[in-house]
Amino acid sequence: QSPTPSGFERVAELSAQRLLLADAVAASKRASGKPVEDAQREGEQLARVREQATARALPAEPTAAFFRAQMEANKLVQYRLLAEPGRAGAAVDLAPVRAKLDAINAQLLDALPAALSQGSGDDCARRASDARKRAARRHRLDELHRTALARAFGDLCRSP
Ligand SMILES: O=C(O)C(=O)C[C@]1(C(=O)O)C=C[C@@H](O)C=C1
Repeated sequence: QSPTPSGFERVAELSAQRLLLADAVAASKRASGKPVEDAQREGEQLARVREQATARALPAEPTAAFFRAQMEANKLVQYRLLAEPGRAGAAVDLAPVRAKLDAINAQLLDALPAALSQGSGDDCARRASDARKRAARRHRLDELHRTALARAFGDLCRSP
C-alpha cells in the first residue's frame, strides 16, 4: 500500500485537476461570449468554503485566500487560451464543469488542514515546488498550466 500523500501532494494533484478544467470553462466562454470573471459565482464558492471551514474548525481567512488563489489560477489559464484568436472548438456546457469544480473544492477542503500545517519552515517553497513538479509530470502540464499551478498555491508558504 502506498503511503498517505502529504498535504502539498494532495493540493498539487487536486489543483492540477482543477486547472485542467479551465480549458473546458474557456471553451464554454468562447462559445457563449460570457466574461471569464463571474464575481457572483466566485462569491458563492467563497461563501460555501467559509461555511465549511467554520464547520470544520479551519481558519476561515486562510481558507478563503487559498480558494481565491485557485480561482485566480483558473482565470489565468482562461485568459491565456481566450487570447488566442480563432481556436474554435466544440461548445461546452458550463454547468457540469462547475459541478466538477465544486467536487474538487470539497476534496481540496479535506486536504487543506494538512497543507496549511505544512506551510511553514525554510523548506516550504522547495516542498511545494517538488509537489507541483510531480503533479505537473503526472498530468503532462504545459508551461501555461505549470505557471497557473504555482499561482493556485497562492500564499500557502506565507500563511500567518
Ligand atoms: O465558473 C466559472 O465561470 C469559472 O470561470 C471558473 C471560476 C473558478 O475557478 O471556480 C473562475 C473564474 C470565475 O470568476 C468563476 C469561477
